Amino acid sequence: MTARILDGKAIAARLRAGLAARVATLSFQPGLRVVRVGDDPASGVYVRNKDRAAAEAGFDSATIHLPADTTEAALLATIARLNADPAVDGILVQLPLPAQIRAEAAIAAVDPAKDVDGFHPINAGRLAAGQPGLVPCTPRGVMHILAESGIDLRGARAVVLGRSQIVGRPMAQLLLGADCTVTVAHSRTRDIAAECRRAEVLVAAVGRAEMVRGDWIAPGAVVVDVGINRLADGRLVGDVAYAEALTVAGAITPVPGGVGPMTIACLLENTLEAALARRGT
Ligand SMILES: Nc1nc(=O)c2c([nH]1)NC[C@@H]1CN(c3ccc(C(=O)N[C@@H](CCC(=O)O)C(=O)O)cc3)C=[N+]21
Repeated sequence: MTARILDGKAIAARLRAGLAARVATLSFQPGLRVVRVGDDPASGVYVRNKDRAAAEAGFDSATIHLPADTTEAALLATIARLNADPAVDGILVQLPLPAQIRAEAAIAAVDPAKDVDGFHPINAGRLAAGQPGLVPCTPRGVMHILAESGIDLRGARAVVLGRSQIVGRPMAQLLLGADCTVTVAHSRTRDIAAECRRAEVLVAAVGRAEMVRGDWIAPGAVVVDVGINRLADGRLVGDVAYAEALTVAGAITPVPGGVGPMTIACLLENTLEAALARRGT
């Protein structure tokens, strides 16, 4: 048996085409600003791909690149200017930030109505409370992949590996909202492999190359690999040992070409959503 490959790249392309068609009907261009401080390599690919995708879909997108020694006060001033700019619908502050800047301070400074990352505590709280708000892009992208692939989540045992504010926690909230029975496993979980083996839907978001082995996966399980890890030899691998998982899982997302492209498509989706909400269209 070999797993069905869930083609995030193709699903993302369809999502972006749909967004482009909607943007083309508007009397304005949704505005997105990405603020990048310094030159974290993990952010480089993302910023490039995002800029291209945004332009192709008709968004007014630009990256504001600040030097690595930017002070927290200077970054907060930049964010305040973008909050006040009526042409800006979405603001994304690239993470990680340099050590002199507190990420929480930067995240909290973004107007929740423009918080297209969905990282502001107001939006995290809305998600946890089951209220409408901006949802983090990667978990939102995962839900799209599952829906587009016809995977029935009602009553399913889902295991989320990782409890980060940007992926694990919001992922668990969304799966719970979709009627899964959700377990969040993490670095202090007593027997991670055993928890994973119980999963009908397994979402790996730990950022450790190929941590999830084939024998952690239940036969036929749906495996979503959120990890994007660069190995010393330059290869890009996920949090799941892909070749091993292929022989056991029922379906799996590849890396690259799985969740990553969905994150970018959902950033645009969030920006359009924020624009429509802000401008009362
Ligand atoms: N505020 C903030 N929000 C983020 O969402 C955010 C961030 N900061 N900092 C950096 C990480 C990283 N990230 C990626 C998204 C898509 C791909 C992506 O499209 N990857 C492709 C290609 C990868 C490649 O070819 O190198 C793929 O997986 O197929 C990669 C990485 C978003 N991040």
